[in-house]
Amino acid sequence: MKKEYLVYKLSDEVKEACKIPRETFVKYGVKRGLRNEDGSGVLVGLTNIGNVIGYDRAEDGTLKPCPGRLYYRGYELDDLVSPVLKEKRFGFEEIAYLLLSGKLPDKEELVAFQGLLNDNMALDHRTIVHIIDIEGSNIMNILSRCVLEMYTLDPNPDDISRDNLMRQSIELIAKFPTIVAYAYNIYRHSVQGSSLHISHPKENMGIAENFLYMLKHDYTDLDARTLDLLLIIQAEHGGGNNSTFTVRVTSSTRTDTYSSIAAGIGSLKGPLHGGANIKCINMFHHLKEAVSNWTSVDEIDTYLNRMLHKETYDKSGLIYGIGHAVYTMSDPRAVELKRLAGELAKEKGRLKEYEFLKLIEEEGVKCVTAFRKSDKPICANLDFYSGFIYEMLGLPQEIYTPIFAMARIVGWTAHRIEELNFEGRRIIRPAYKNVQIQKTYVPLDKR
Ligand SMILES: CC(=O)SCCNC(=O)CCNC(=O)[C@H](O)C(C)(C)COP(=O)(O)OP(=O)(O)OC[C@H]1O[C@@H](n2cnc3c(N)ncnc32)[C@H](O)[C@@H]1OP(=O)(O)O
Ligand SMILES: O=C([O-])CC(=O)C(=O)O
Repeated sequence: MKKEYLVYKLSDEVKEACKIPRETFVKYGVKRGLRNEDGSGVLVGLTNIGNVIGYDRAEDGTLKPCPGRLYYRGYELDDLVSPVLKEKRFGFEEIAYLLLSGKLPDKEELVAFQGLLNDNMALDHRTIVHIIDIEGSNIMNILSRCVLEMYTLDPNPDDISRDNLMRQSIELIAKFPTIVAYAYNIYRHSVQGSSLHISHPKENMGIAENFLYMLKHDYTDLDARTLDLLLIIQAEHGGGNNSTFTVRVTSSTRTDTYSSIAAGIGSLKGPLHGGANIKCINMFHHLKEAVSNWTSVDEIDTYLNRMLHKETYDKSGLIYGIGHAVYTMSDPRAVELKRLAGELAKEKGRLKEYEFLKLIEEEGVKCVTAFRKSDKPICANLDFYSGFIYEMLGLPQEIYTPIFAMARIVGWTAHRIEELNFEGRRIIRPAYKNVQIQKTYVPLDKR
């Protein structure tokens, strides 16, 4: 047998071996995707960090859709965002302090925390050399590689005492923007041939502004504050989102911080999770070309239905940026980003595109609802407008998911610390029912 064909032969054989009919899940009462019959998530843990509310429960226990609400450590997201917007200041560091410690910082604590983050933004020269040396086209994978490398550079990598976890968390939050900015600039240099610049992080500058400074130098105060707001909004989403749960599952084995965070990065990269922001902006560009009349509901519907039938765009059958595992009537972050996108579009002269995007949202929700024939309301999620905002800030799409990671590292580390410190912690180990019929072994010369 030719070795070259073996991979196809094995792949063909595994088609049969993977078969598990949907009804089997119902038959054994197995919660597909860790979801109950009504679509709500199976409760697998308790947390004091993020609270994601997408529905209420009626007295009879049925699910009652409601507008989405999000709380960080007991504070409603909107109450945290409003003063930052009103006072035209940066807020990501304050939110990071809150999520890590459970307490809002006073002025002195905040200044000290900002200083500590700033002190930790610079990368070890070996990490810089490796980013340059190995290059790569996917910034999420480079980020993951650099995180794993931090294990080697850490004098105390395996210690899971609370003090050490906090030190590692602060270092990771501080270094993510630097890694992403350097990795993108090196990618641009090697793939697009542009000149290479590596700017060291500046003193007395926060995460959002420092990131823009290291990435491209030319940015406005509004750009930096908009990015800061996006970082706040994406910092945390409870214990059940796939990447945070991945961090909690791996942390429960008491593995080291870097292994656990690298696993979270891998999860966030997926197009059904954080990677949807890149899929979404590409979908928007695709629709801008494919739909000739941007105000025609009929033409938009026809095209979206072709997407649902796997005929066009990436042929996955998905309309990206629509739908959520928890939210039903609205995702509060998408509501905020839609408002922000409208304001920016006005300023940047892109209102026609914004109106088109809004129509895609409206029709997308209707088309998916009709297509999947479910009673559960569906809404646009965080990723629907974030890419359009990044684009208006002049940011390249290769870094959209990495920016999500720059924010979510705060939630990941907060959850890791919680996972390793609550009373009664236990390794996470659910069960799989085996549905394979038993077979009798056949000796090699008889097959
Ligand atoms: C930051 C974030 O992670 S936000 C999410 C970003 N991801 C996306 O935008 C990708 C598009 N959306 C989706 O794929 C889904 O809505 C998810 C992954 C976000 C949530 O999935 P679920 O929790 O399974 O959603 P839900 O229970 O409401 O819907 C289930 C069914 O509707 C379908 N559905 C849900 N959203 C969509 C969509 N946008 N397009 C097409 N079909 C969809 C699912 O494929 C599923 O079908 P199935 O039962 O035949 O397998
Ligand atoms: O909660 C989820 O499943 C996904 C999500 O919106 C997030 O992680 O921000």
